[in-house]
Amino acid sequence: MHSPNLAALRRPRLEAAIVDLDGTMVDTLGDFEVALNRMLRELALPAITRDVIGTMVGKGSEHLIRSVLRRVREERDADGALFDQAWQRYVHHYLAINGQHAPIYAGVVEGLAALRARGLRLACLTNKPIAFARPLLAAKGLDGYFEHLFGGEAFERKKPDPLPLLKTCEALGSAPARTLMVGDSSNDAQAARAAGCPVVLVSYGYNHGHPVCEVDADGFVDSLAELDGLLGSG
Ligand SMILES: O=C(O)COP(=O)(O)O
Ligand SMILES: [Mg+2]
Repeated sequence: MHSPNLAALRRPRLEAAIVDLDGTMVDTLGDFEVALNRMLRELALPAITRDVIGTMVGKGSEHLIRSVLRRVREERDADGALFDQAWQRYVHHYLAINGQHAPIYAGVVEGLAALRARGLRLACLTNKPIAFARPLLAAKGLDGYFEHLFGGEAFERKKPDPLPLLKTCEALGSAPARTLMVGDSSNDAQAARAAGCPVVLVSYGYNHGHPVCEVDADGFVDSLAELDGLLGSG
């Protein structure tokens, strides 16, 4: 991994942080695997593996369903009726198991507590539907750290577009240059770069099947507990 760009992370002084959910705070692959395979079984389609799912996560659930259907149907796109049926069954199964196969990553609670102790305001910004994200954060006891939670349909466009980050900065009342983005994928980093936010990525999440260290970011951490040290005392 490259050495961190401490100048971008420490000056100007940060006022807020925006934290991604899947692959950054919660390891949701197990939930995706169970809900998607229940959906596929009902549609009489072949199962999909966890590893393949990991390359498809990050651009929201609609994109995930379309990618999964295309893969198991040998690259044929789903028509509207199949997609609608798949979507309805997926939402049903995901809501039924949300959080049950999805542990919090080590260091998340310490990391969030340290950011709050520095006086930073926090928002969670995910491409996940809000109907999944809100109960998941609550079930994991993470909701209390955040002043705002925005899901994938909150704004006109999702990450990697900068719009959701700019809108979240507005809600937090902090300028993009003073708002740290913390994520796990090129999605988060591209959105942050375009919005003008400094960005740190975790090394352990889902980066569309590519090594995360190749992504343009200001720093990388193996645990959110390392963030406090990276941001320094100044
Ligand atoms: O559900 C997804 O596509 C991933 O959401 P994320 O933005 O929290 O990584
Ligand atoms: Mg993510």
